[in-house]
Amino acid sequence: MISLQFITHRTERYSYFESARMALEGGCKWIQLRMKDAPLDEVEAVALQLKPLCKEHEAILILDDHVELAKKLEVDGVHLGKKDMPIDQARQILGEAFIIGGTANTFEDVLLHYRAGADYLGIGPFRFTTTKQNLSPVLGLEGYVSILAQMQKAHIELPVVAIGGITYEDIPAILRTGVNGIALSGTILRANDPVEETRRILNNN
Ligand SMILES: Cc1ncc(COP(=O)(O)OP(=O)(O)O)c(N)n1
Ligand SMILES: Cc1ncsc1CCOP(=O)(O)O
Ligand SMILES: [Mg+2]
Repeated sequence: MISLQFITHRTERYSYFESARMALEGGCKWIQLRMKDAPLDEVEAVALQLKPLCKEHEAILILDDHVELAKKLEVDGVHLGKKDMPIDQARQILGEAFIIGGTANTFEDVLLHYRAGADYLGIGPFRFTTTKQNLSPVLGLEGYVSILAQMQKAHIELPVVAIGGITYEDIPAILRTGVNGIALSGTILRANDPVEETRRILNNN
C-alpha cells in the first residue's frame, strides 16, 4: 500500500475537518492540515478537533506552516516551504521528536533541506494545480527522475513525497520514478465519494 498524505483544502462542499475525516475513513494514515490564509485561532480549533480523530485512526497529523502551533498542540509535525520558517530554526524549536517536511522543486532545494535536517521532502508540482497559488515550475515525471538521480549520486536518503495536480491515473507512473509516497488534495476532494476514492487509491497502489 502506498504512503499517502492527504492535504486539506477549502471547498464549497466540505469543511477542513470533514475533508480530513473522509480521508481517514478511507484509510489514509497521514493528514496535513493546510488552511491557507485562515486565522491562527481557526487553525488551532480545527487541529484540536482533528488530533483525537487522527489518534483513533493511528494516523499522523502535521500542520502546514505553523511551527509554534504544532509545538503547542503536540501534533506530529509541520510542513515548511521556502516562505516559511527555515527548517533548522524549526528543528531548534520542535526538537527531534517532531516530523519536519520541506518543499523542494530543484536538487538545490533538496540539498538545503537535507543539510537543515528535514525528515522528508514534498517535491513538486508534478503538474499545474489550482490548489496552490504561485506554483514553482512543473516537474513532470522527468523532473522526479532527474532529482532522484541527483539525490542518489549525492547519497541523500530522504523519503520523497510527490505533490501537485496528481490524479488517480498518474500514481503508478509517479511511483515508478522511485518516490516514496504521494500527496493528494483535489483528486480526493473532487471525487463523488472521497472516502471510496481514498480506498481505491490505497487498495490499487
Ligand atoms: C507534502 C507537501 N509538499 C509541498 C507543500 C507546499 O508547501 P509550501 O511550499 O510551504 O506551500 P504552502 O502549502 O504553504 O502553500 C506542502 N504543503 N506539502
Ligand atoms: C500544497 C501544494 N504544494 C505544491 S502543489 C500543492 C497542492 C496539492 O494539491 P492538489 O493535489 O489538489 O494539486
Ligand atoms: Mg508553506
